[in-house]
Order: sequence, then structure tokens, then C-alpha cells
Amino acid sequence: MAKPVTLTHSTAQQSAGPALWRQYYELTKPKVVMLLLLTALVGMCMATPNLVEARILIAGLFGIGLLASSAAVINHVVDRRIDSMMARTYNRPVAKGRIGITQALGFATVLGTLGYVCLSLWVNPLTALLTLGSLVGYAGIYTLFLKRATPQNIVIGGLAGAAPPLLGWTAVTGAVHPHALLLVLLVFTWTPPHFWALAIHRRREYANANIPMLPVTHGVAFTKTWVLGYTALLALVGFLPYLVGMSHLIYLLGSSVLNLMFIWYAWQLKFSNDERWAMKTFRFSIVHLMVLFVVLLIDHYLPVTL
Ligand code: HEM
Ligand SMILES: CC(C)=CCC/C(C)=C/CC/C(C)=C/COP(=O)(O)OP(=O)(O)O
Repeated sequence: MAKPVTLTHSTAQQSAGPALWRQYYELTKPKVVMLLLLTALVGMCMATPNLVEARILIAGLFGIGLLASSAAVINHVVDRRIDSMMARTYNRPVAKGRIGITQALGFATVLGTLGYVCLSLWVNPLTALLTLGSLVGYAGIYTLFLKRATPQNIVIGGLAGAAPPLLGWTAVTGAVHPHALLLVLLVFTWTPPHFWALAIHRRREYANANIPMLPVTHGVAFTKTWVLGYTALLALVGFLPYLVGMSHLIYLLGSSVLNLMFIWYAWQLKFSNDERWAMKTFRFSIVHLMVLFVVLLIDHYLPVTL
């Protein structure tokens, strides 16, 4: 039976809350969106041997960022009930009632419309449509349906979060290229260990909110095995950009080190009894993806070969 979390702050502290603009800002999941935009930027740069045109760079990142932010705001509205049951999320603006549903949905509509118009007018219709598709994938399919339906929720839903390198690529070329899909595959394979490491740490909260995350439905040991499995798979996928000639030696070296480190974290998570490895692995996953995409970028502009 789902129970609301026990609140520990005084009522006065809760009702004060942060400044209004800060709460709207928080609704957009800014740190997640920043990392999504880094992957989109790398997708843009890798789509061309030349420098990316300033109009595409600015309007593209702006539009993708606005639509991703809009998706994040909708996620706060749809998830307000389950967010209020988990210690990690109970204090979120909509879950806490500091921002109303109408206001949040209005904010999401403004962000989404501006983002779509920006991409349609100054980038291209394909990028606008694919980005809108990612919004629907995350805010609609993942949040509204998959999250509550299956422990494979984040594997399938991960496609929306993995899309930005492709969105960046199509912004520059107007077409889908297999190399762009390879970048999507990297983020797609990275997502399960990223999220399941956190879900292991937060499994009791997910169970309390009746969300069928893998550690809740199949247990911690099973989830740890799959985290390790996906890091191994990611290491294999990580060779593909080099093998198909998209990337060169700097990437090969950098990605190998990062992927081996990720496997090491997952190994510790699986075989050490120290509970702290779950959050250590989650935090490392973010550094891993960030550095991996920076390495892709460096390698693109500095193509060292044997
Ligand atoms: C379905 C796919 C994904 C799921 C279910 C997921 C889940 C989560 C969750 C629950 C958190 C919150 C941790 C907390 O509040 O302490 C988080 C944090 C984060 N995620 Fe993901 N994530 C996904 C995909 C991605 C993608 C694709 C990116 C970027 C490319 C990303 C980047 C981040 C970052 C940067 C944080 C840290 C945010 C912060 O510290 O405020 N995530 N993720
Ligand atoms: C247009 C576009 C590129 C859209 C992508 C949108 C986006 C923000 C993807 C990131 C995925 C993410 C943060 C999932 C966590 O949701 P959760 O509900 O499981 O986590 P929570 O409990 O922290 O809310």
C-alpha cells in the first residue's frame, strides 16, 4: 500500500520555499537538460567537417533545450502524486503544491511552443518533428505509461533521452545518418546502468510509491547483474565509432578508459557489500557520459591516426 513520506521540516519552512523563478527553473530539470544539450552539441559538430553555422548552433540548442525543458515540466505535473511519496522528490514545486498544475502546464506549453517554432523557423522541420517526438516519448510514453507499467520502462523510455545527438546531427544536415544513430546507441546503452544504480539506492521509495522499477520487481542482486551487463555492452558499443571510422585514436583511448572505469564501478556495486557503491556508480555515470562526449568532440577536431 503506497504511503506518503513523513515530513521532517517545520510547516513554516515548507511554505516559504525558494523564490518563484527558482521553482520554475527547477521544474525544467536544468542539470539533465544541460547534459542533453552537450550530447546535442557534439552531434551537431560531428555531422560536419566544418564549423557549425551560428544560426543552427544557437537556434538548434535553444529549441532542443526548450522542448526538453517542457518535457521535464510535464513530467513534474504527471508524476506529482508519486513524487510526493518519495523522499528524493516530495519537495518538488508541483508535488508540494507551490506551483499549480495549470501554471506548470502553461509554462510547459510556452516552452514547448517556443522551442518548436524556433526549430521549425530557423533549423529544419525534421529536427522540429524528431524533437517533438522525443518530448512525447519522455513526457507521454515514458512518464504517463511505461514508468508505471514495466520494469523495462527506462530501457524503452531511454530512447527519448538518447535522441539529442541525433537531433543535433539532423539540425546540421537535415537527414538521419547511421553515425548519428551510433551516438544514440551510446546514450541508450548508458541509460540502464545510470538509472538502475540510483534505483537500487532508492528502491524502498519506488516500492512505497508502487513504481515497478527493476530492483523492486526483480531484486537488488538481479539489477546489479544487469548494471554490470550493460556496462560491458556499453564497452563493446563504445568500439563501434572507432571501427566504422567515425572516430580516431583519442576517442578509442578515452572511451576505453571511461568504459573500463564504468565496468569497475559496476563490479564493485555487484560484488562489494558496501551500499555506497550504488550512488557512487550513479554519480560516476554522469561524469562518464559528460567526459565521453567531450572526448568525441576533441577527437573530431584532432583526428589522430596510426
Ligand atoms: C529514461 C532515461 C533516464 C532516467 C529514467 C533517468 C533518471 C534519473 C533520475 C531519477 C535522476 C535524479 C537523481 C536525483 O534526483 O538525485 C537523474 C539524474 C540525472 N540524469 Fe538521468 N535519467 C535518464 C536519462 C538521462 C539522460 C539521457 C541524461 C543526459 C544525457 C541524464 C542526465 C542526468 C543528470 C545530469 C542527472 C543529475 C541531475 C542533478 O544532479 O540534478 N539522464 N536521472
Ligand atoms: C525533447 C527531449 C530531448 C526530451 C528528453 C527529455 C528528458 C528531460 C529526458 C531525461 C530523462 C530523465 C531525466 C528521466 C527521469 O525521469 P523520472 O521521472 O524517472 O525521474 P524523476 O523521478 O527524477 O522525475
